[in-house]
Amino acid sequence: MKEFLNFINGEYVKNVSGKMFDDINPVNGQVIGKIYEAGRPEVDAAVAAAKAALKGDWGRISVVERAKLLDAVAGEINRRFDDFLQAEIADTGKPASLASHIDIPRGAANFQIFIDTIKSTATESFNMRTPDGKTALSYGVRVPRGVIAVVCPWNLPLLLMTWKVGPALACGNTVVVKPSEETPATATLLGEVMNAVGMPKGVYNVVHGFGPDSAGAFLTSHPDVNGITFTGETRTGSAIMKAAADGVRPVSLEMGGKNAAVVFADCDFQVTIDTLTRSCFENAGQVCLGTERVYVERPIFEKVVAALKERAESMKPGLPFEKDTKIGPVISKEHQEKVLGLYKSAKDEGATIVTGGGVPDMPEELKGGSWVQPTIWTGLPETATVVTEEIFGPCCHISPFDSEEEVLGKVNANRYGLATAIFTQDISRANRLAHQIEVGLCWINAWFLRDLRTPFGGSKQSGIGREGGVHSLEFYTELRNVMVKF
Ligand SMILES: NC(=O)c1ccc[n+]([C@@H]2O[C@H](COP(=O)([O-])OP(=O)(O)OC[C@H]3O[C@@H](n4cnc5c(N)ncnc54)[C@H](O)[C@@H]3O)[C@@H](O)[C@H]2O)c1
Ligand SMILES: O=C/C=C/C=C(\O)C(=O)O
Repeated sequence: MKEFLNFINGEYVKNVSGKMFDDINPVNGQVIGKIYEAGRPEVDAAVAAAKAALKGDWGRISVVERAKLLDAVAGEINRRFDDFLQAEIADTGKPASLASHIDIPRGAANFQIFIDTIKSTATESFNMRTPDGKTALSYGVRVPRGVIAVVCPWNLPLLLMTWKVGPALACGNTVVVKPSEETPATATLLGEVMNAVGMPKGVYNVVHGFGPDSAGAFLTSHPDVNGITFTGETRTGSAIMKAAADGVRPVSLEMGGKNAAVVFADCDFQVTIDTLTRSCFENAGQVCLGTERVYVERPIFEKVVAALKERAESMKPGLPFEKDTKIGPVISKEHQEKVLGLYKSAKDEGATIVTGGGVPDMPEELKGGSWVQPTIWTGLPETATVVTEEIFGPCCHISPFDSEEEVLGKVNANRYGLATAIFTQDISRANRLAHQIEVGLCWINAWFLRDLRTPFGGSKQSGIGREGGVHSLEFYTELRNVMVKF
């Protein structure tokens, strides 16, 4: 039975309490590991190690030396690609075809992009004449914020953790990572990488556990934490904001979404269906950017429903490393019950079930897994539960629209504002809509296509702040102004 230890000050440690919890494989519901829950002693030790590291070699080396270390981290992740692939899949059950193209490659890319950013981003300077006829020069200096708490979700564990650890370390901070209780493996494995490249002890730390009354809450309320970056549910983000308020620490929040796709009759139909199949069902719908509301211009509504139905029914569930597996389970029995409960609410509220709505018939040895069917509904009002609330499963509601004004009103009438995908050949119309839709991210004839230099984040209840390229420097550094008179 694999054991997942906390990683503190460059060493793997268990805990004082002896408390452990199960790591479960969602493919078959089997316990595949034991995780040592970090209590206050472990969280205190991790924060202390991170704080001490700031004053050690890590705080003294140059940007170029820091960049070399992070480049070595990226290289070691790539060298141990298969180890990270196996670890991520054991925790999530996602298809190997998905993890090997999305999750693991971004593990290294999330370090590389910020190495480039810190080496190429200048700070501003201003010259002024002083009243007494002399000159004054002002210039900006970016300094690390300090100890950063990194609290992560379970849907893209390595990708989303390194999306924060990469810039945090590139900017000279130290981190204490709290992975999701569902997915301890890749954050734990990254500790081996840090030691292998000679990262100073205490720069990267990992504490395992839950949220309230556990490692998550102990970490985000710790007085020596200087900033908190969080990805997860909106209600959790709200709780973390409250914790951050004591001690007045900044937060960067990437949270829930109820993302729409808008499909016009003039769209490239094949591109649209290919893309919507990904945005609705990829990662078993467990992508914050995923589409759960599809609005289709009436002339092609039936055609889109039929095409997506066919795609949904072609997504074969199965073992992660089987080549014909197109979709995995959701992360846990608890999440399966949540998704199936929302499937039931759609039925109870009068939805037409185009396909799915339940649990796929799996082989005996997989029946213990947390499987749900890719599901499509039509016929519900905009007020229906599955049209307004985030499900975070492989499902979508499709409805027709007749005008830009109508669909714009429907898309914006939601408390979330994370992402939208617009499909049309009329680029003026696409950009006109993109400027009016209240989200942080808008794709036109694409989805989840990422340029890591761009700002990433949500509006309304989907987030606070932007991360990506130079935008991450705003959170992971403080900008000090120095003025010299001569
Ligand atoms: N906007 C984005 O970029 C993005 C990306 C991925 C997932 N998400 C969202 O995340 C959710 C799914 O992930 P999840 O179920 O892991 O989210 P979650 O909010 O349940 O948990 C996220 C992390 O927060 C920790 N946590 C929970 N309560 C806490 C507390 N009170 N204090 C400190 N830490 C606490 C958890 O242990 C976990 O590590 C979905 O809502 C999805 O939309 C958003
Ligand atoms: O599930 C949410 C996905 C978030 C993706 C990113 O943060 C990214 O691509 O950097």
